[in-house]
Amino acid sequence: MSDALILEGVRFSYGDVPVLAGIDLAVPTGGITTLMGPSGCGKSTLLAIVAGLLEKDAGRVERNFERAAIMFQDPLLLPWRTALANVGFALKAGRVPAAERRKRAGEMLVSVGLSEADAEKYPRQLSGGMRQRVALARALVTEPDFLILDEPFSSLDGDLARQMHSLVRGIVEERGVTAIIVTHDAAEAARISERIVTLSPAPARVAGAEDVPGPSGGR
Ligand SMILES: Nc1ncnc2c1ncn2[C@@H]1O[C@H](COP(=O)(O)OP(=O)(O)OP(=O)(O)O)[C@@H](O)[C@H]1O
Repeated sequence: MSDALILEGVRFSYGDVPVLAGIDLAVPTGGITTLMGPSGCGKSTLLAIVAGLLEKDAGRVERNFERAAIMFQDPLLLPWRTALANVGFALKAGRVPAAERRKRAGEMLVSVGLSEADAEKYPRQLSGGMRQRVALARALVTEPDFLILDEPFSSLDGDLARQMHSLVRGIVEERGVTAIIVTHDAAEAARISERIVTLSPAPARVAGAEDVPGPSGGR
């Protein structure tokens, strides 16, 4: 199958500080690619370029997907809206009618493990893990075929982070989604992904890319 994402010689500087020094990377369609590298090497910057939130200075970005969704470490929920309304809000730009928005948001919240009662709660009434689930549901409700996750679960404790990773793994397998995930945890990367890409310290290049052995990333 073709690659969902191809980067060639992608360069980026903040002002005169170079951060990406020529990134060459191919992300296969389907499955999870994890992105690792030392703190400050440019992982978030690279994801922002992939998502189209930042414009590269040079190089080529080929996006062979229809719709991307991004999720950050901070769930960034709107505090004055319930979980259901936060998720439904993601569909507003797509002009989905209100009743349909509520239905799809509710179903998505259930599929990430929230109860119907929790769906009616405000972010402050939810635990950190629940808020992350709401953020994941908000990313997924637009039916992306490419998921960009920037350390999405690093604020959660071990068990909860593992649960969330299994959830993402299941979604990737069931829906044929391609995901690229930044993590600092090498064991986690080996457990959940098909491919691990490591960046060098900034200004970053790809220092290594290896396939994780075994079917579905060796789980
Ligand atoms: N908006 C900005 N303006 C200037 N410099 C920035 C900006 N955002 C990030 N940087 C710098 O660019 C470098 C790369 O940052 P980036 O957040 O992409 O790294 P990272 O690998 O994701 O880091 P971490 O693993 O710590 O989250 C860092 O030195 C950071 O301080």
